[in-house]
Amino acid sequence: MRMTVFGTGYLGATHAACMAELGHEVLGVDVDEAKIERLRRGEVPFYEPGLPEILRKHVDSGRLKFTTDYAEAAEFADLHFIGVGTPQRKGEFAADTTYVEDVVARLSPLLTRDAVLVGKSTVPVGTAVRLQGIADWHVRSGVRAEVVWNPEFLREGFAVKDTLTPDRIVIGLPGGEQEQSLARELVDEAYAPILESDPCPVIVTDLATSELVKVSANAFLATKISFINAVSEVCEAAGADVTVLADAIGMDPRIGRRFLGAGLGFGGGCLPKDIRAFMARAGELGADEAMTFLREVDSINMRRRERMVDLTVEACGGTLIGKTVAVLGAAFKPNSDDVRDSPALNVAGMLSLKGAQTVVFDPQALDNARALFPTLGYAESALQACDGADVVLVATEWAEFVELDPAAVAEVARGRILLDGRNCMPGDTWREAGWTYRALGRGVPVRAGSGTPARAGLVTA
Ligand SMILES: NC(=O)C1=CN([C@@H]2O[C@H](COP(=O)(O)OP(=O)(O)OC[C@H]3O[C@@H](n4cnc5c(N)ncnc54)[C@H](O)[C@@H]3O)[C@@H](O)[C@H]2O)C=CC1
Ligand SMILES: O=C(O)[C@H]1O[C@H](OP(=O)(O)OP(=O)(O)OC[C@H]2O[C@@H](n3ccc(=O)[nH]c3=O)[C@H](O)[C@@H]2O)[C@H](O)[C@@H](O)[C@@H]1O
Repeated sequence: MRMTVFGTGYLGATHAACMAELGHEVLGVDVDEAKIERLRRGEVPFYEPGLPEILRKHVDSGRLKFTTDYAEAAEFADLHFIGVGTPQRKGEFAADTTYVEDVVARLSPLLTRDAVLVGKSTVPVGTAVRLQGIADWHVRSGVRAEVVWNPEFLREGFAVKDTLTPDRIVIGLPGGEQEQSLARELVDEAYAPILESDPCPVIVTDLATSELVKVSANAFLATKISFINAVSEVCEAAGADVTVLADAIGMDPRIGRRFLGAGLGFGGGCLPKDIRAFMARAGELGADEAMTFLREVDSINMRRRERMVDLTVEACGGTLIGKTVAVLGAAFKPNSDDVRDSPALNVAGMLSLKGAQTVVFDPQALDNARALFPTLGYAESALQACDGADVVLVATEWAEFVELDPAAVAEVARGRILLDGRNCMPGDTWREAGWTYRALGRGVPVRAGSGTPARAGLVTA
């Protein structure tokens, strides 16, 4: 079948290419001419494992095309996915929904026959109903544009796999589960190849529930991370080890080990802005008290970054003036080049403001990092970043950092201090090689009978 995808960023480009992979004819639409030019050439404008291969395959086969022309898109298909950005509004917690509104306002008057607009962006509850109003206002008489919602749960770094083999598909329709409409028919047809090859649960519900499922999922994930990071603070004070604790509590299947990775906390273009938008929307709905705990989730998360800076200052003997810190990692997580609200870059920026010479390396995110923080120092390899460093700080758990040879780093670094911001490094190996290894949430054991940790705060693990 034919379909369009509005917005060709991390979500939209992946969705468009995966829909082509499922056998559909797809037209990707964006307002960014340069991005569309690159996509037309079969180039993915960001790093996402597995995506370049399927994108090029379907650009070459002619099944996947790109345009900036809304009229062409209106004519091309009756099913239109919307995956444009919904960033945090400047100076506010609320989501900026102007981009999704813009798509609906511009596309609707160009439709010459009934069509279905399927929102995939993450939006505050109530947005779909508002967009339906915008569509109704703009469509020509006799034409119906139905707005439905189909939130996306993909993770960057696993975007292709998550799109082609999702855990679940959630579809929000104005009439809920009972609705039989063109929208139901077209969305079912779009996902039929997934359900035929590798079935997953399909939840058909009302619009509000579908919008809330998405923000609740992200809020839960953020809460889980902040829970373990809050416990991590207590571990630091008590001389306990948060990684052992996470393993132990994670063995209870009701809890589960995933997303109990203590460290620098969450960043990226979604979790931070989504919990803030959820709080803002709950407030608008008069349910602000229900979501105030998310303010704490946010604070715990941001505190981890400050703690990392404090630990670095401590490791440097109380001041960063005259010290060189190698920061390994710039992306908000490994297998991504996304630096939106990246804890790694935030920490690097704070260290630099406190007087450290900061040298950052990331296997994929250097260009994005340079564009966002041009004044930081950058290196072209991990070893180059460590050259002359007093302290080596791992801020993103790329496999190549985990596998670094401590002896090779020792040959170039000035100091022998490794700070593990992600609890990902083999601490014993580094200690055996003569390094001081320190990590967030891992203090020394409490001395028997003393009742107090051997050293308060963050100490050598
Ligand atoms: N990045 C991710 O892993 C996921 C993102 N989401 C949600 O998907 C949405 C998009 O996120 P990303 O892809 O990360 O954002 P992004 O910033 O990478 O991409 C957004 C794209 O929309 C384009 N755009 C803006 N206005 C437009 C318009 N009027 N017409 C056509 N294109 C327009 C921009 O030029 C840009 O290419 C957000 O709501 C996000 O919360 C949901 C699940 C996963
Ligand atoms: O709405 C979205 O955009 C997406 O947001 C997240 O996906 P993503 O932002 O790609 O990355 P995650 O793997 O969730 O990691 C988010 C952040 O949490 C951090 N994290 C993750 C796990 C953990 O145990 N500890 C931890 O600090 C990561 O380092 C990263 O900074 C969700 O996992 C996706 O399901 C969702 O679709």
